[in-house]
Amino acid sequence: MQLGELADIISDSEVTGFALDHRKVAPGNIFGAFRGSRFNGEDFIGEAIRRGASAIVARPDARVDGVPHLADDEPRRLFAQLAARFFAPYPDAIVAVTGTNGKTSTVELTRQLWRMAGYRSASIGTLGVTTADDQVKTGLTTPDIVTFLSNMAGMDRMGISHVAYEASSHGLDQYRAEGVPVKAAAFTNFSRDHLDYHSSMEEYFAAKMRLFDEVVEDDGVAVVWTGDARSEEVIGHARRRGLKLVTVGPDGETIELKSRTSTPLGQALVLRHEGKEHKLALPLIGAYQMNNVLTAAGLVLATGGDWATTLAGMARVSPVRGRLERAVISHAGAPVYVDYAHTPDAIEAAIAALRPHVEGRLITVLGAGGDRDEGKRPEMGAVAARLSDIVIVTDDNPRSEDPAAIRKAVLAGAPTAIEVGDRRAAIGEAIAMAKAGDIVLVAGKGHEQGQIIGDQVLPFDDVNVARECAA
Ligand SMILES: CC(=O)N[C@H]1[C@@H](OP(=O)(O)OP(=O)(O)OC[C@H]2O[C@@H](n3ccc(=O)[nH]c3=O)[C@H](O)[C@@H]2O)O[C@H](CO)[C@@H](O)[C@@H]1O[C@H](C)C(=O)N[C@@H](C)C(=O)N[C@H](CCC(=O)O)C(=O)O
Ligand SMILES: Nc1ncnc2c1ncn2[C@@H]1O[C@H](COP(=O)(O)OP(=O)(O)OP(=O)(O)O)[C@@H](O)[C@H]1O
Ligand SMILES: N[C@H](CCC[C@H](N)C(=O)O)C(=O)O
Ligand SMILES: [Mg+2]
Repeated sequence: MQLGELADIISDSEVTGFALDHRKVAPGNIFGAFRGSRFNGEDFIGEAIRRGASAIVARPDARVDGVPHLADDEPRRLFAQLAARFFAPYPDAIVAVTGTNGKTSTVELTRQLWRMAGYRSASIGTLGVTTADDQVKTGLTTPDIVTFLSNMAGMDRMGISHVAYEASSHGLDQYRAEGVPVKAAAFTNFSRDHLDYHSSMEEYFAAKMRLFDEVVEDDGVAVVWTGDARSEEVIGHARRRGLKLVTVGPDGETIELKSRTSTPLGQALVLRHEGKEHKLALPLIGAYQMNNVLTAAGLVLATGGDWATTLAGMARVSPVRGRLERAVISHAGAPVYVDYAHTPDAIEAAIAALRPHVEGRLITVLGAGGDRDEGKRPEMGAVAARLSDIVIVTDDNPRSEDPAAIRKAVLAGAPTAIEVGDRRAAIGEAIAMAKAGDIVLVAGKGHEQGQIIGDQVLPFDDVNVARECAA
């Protein structure tokens, strides 16, 4: 494709692709020079041109000599728009999910519901790129924009017509979750996280609202879970944009939740849709999983799915990896659950999910990630302490920080907790103390396959470790 066909300039230079890192520039690539948290990409413009870059996308003030300078005050946005034109076409039915918690679960459940309805579907998010046949990790929840768009285009070539992706606040803020035609955008919930990156809760919320204000198509649909304190505000954003609304939840107009009862293997729901009541035996435990299933169903309806098929699909969904996953039952008879809860709200949701199933004590093992929001640590400790019978504070990806200092911050909210730094030992201790009727919750890592200590990623899987400890 020629540069003049992509950008608003006269040029017949051949564009061969897009690069974000100057070390990956191949001849003919357009290089995006962005100011980031660690580097200023503008420092690498000269080197990118020496490597054969055909044009540079950068702020108007950046210095570019010898090749076209595609200037914009928001260079990441312009880069996303140009790359989107280059990689097109994309699957027909693309939807995006934002929210503090529940994005991964909702995109995965949406993918499952579409598949059960006979569509070739995929999801992109924390678990990687998931199709019916395969799962490939990308390393980030929202991959970089080049990986994102090229994967979307690749899926279209494979014949995948329906894709659900997670739009994290980082991804939205950095314009790495857009460019494709987004038919529907969903909101799961909003609570504290990532205040290391966003300067306030309002800024964090605003980053998420870009999905409804700008990213979803003009005639798109907003799917809103109504049970959150911020749901009405999200509906306000959708209305101002003129989006169609699909609301699900306790006050949902599209799918109204009339009642919910925990059952040993899941939950019995009564739902109201188009004036009629329907019973659903959902095979997943925990109110939060129901929220995500209903939001996923909203997305399916928003992209043309029919109610009867969607309802039948909901009764058959499979668990999402690392979300209330039952790893093992100990010799004493105590089930051990692994859950990706890593915010105060998520810990509350995970414990609330397990409580109805606890006859004895709930033993919670948790830590908090290094190089992430420090303020959430005591809050996570406090929620765990308030709602559990026993808390063990351990390590969860200390990254560049001193693990003992992170534990101390969590313990500040949970003063009576037991401290066991080594995560394997902590899980072992929880399982050893659990008696029949107790439940162990191992929170924070879910599906993760490693413990990040300094620059090293040591193999670690909560589910496997729990099984070994219980063996
Ligand atoms: C803080 C943050 O989000 N950083 C992301 C961001 O990096 P950045 O733009 O700040 O990069 P930088 O390293 O400062 O470099 C600036 C620019 O110079 C370029 N560069 C840099 C060095 C060099 O030698 N040559 C060069 O060209 C870089 O490619 C970049 O374009 O853009 C990069 C590419 O798109 C991401 O890989 C990187 O994610 C880092 C690794 C990260 O850890 N991100 C996490 C916090 C994150 O985004 N998490 C959310 C999940 C949140 C959730 O689900 O709860 C996610 O969406 O994954
Ligand atoms: N709808 C929800 N409401 C409250 N808590 C939830 C909800 N969905 C999930 N959680 C909690 O959050 C954890 C992470 O869920 P999930 O991976 O689906 O969220 P996410 O938004 O993708 O997270 P991340 O931002 O890390 O990618 C779950 O293990 C659970 O503890
Ligand atoms: N997407 C989240 C994952 C956190 C998971 C937890 N195990 C941690 O390391 O804090 C983040 O990067 O903040
Ligand atoms: Mg996720």
